[in-house]
Amino acid sequence: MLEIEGLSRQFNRRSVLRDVSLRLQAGEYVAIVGESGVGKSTLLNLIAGLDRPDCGRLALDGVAYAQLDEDALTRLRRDKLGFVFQAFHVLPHLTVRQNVALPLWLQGLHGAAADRPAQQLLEAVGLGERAASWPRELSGGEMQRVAIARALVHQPSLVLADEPTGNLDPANGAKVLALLAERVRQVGAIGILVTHSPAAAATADRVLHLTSSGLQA
Ligand SMILES: Nc1ncnc2c1ncn2[C@@H]1O[C@H](COP(=O)(O)OP(=O)(O)OP(=O)(O)O)[C@@H](O)[C@H]1O
Repeated sequence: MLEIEGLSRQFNRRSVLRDVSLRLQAGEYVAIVGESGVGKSTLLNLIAGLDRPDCGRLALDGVAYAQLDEDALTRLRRDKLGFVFQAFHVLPHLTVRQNVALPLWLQGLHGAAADRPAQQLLEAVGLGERAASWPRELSGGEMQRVAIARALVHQPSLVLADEPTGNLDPANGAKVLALLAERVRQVGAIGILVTHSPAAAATADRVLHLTSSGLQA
C-alpha cells in the first residue's frame, strides 16, 4: 500500500504542493493530470524518494520514508519501485535483454536468474526476438516497451510513469500505454501515470486532478 498524507513542498518559499493526500492499494492504477507547473513531477519525485517533503508522510508497504536514510531510500527504489521516466532511458551500451535484466543485477542476481525473467518480460511486451539487439536498432515505441519490461522485471510494488509516450506518435503511444496498463495489472503493482493527455489518462482505472488545493478525483 502507498500512503501519502498531508504532503507539502516549497521551492524558494513558494508553495508547489500543499496538503496532498492519497492512499493506493496493490492493483490500483491511477493517472495524475494537472496544468503545467502545478507540481506533478515534484509529487512523483517525492513518491520516488528522490526528493524529501517539507512536511507530510509517505509510506510504502508500511515503511515510512522519513525513517529511511539515503542508502535505505536507494534500496527501496531498487527493490520496490519501477520507473518508466524519460530520464531513466534505455542504456545504449547494453543489449535489450541486458537493459531489462539491469534491476535484477542491482539486486545481486546474475546469469540465468536474471536472464530468464528478463526474457519472459521481453516476450510479454512482444520483443522476445529482439533480446540480443542493441537499443539503437529499435524504434521509439520498441524502446519504450523495453523501458516497461525493465520497470516490471523485479516485480515492484509501485510503478511510476512520467509521460511515457511523450515522443511517440499517437498510434504507437496508445499501444505502449495499453501495454503498460496491462502489465502493471498483471503483476498486481500500484501504478501511477503522470500525463498531460486525457487519452493517456483514460487508460488508468481512475483519474486524479492535481491543483493548487490538492489532489481530487
Ligand atoms: N528544484 C526546484 N527548484 C525550484 N523550483 C522548482 C524545482 N522543481 C520544481 N520547481 C518549480 O515547481 C513548480 C512545479 O514544477 P513541476 O515540474 O513539478 O510541475 P509539473 O506539473 O510537472 O509541470 P509540467 O507538466 O510542465 O512538467 C514549477 O513552478 C517549477 O519551476
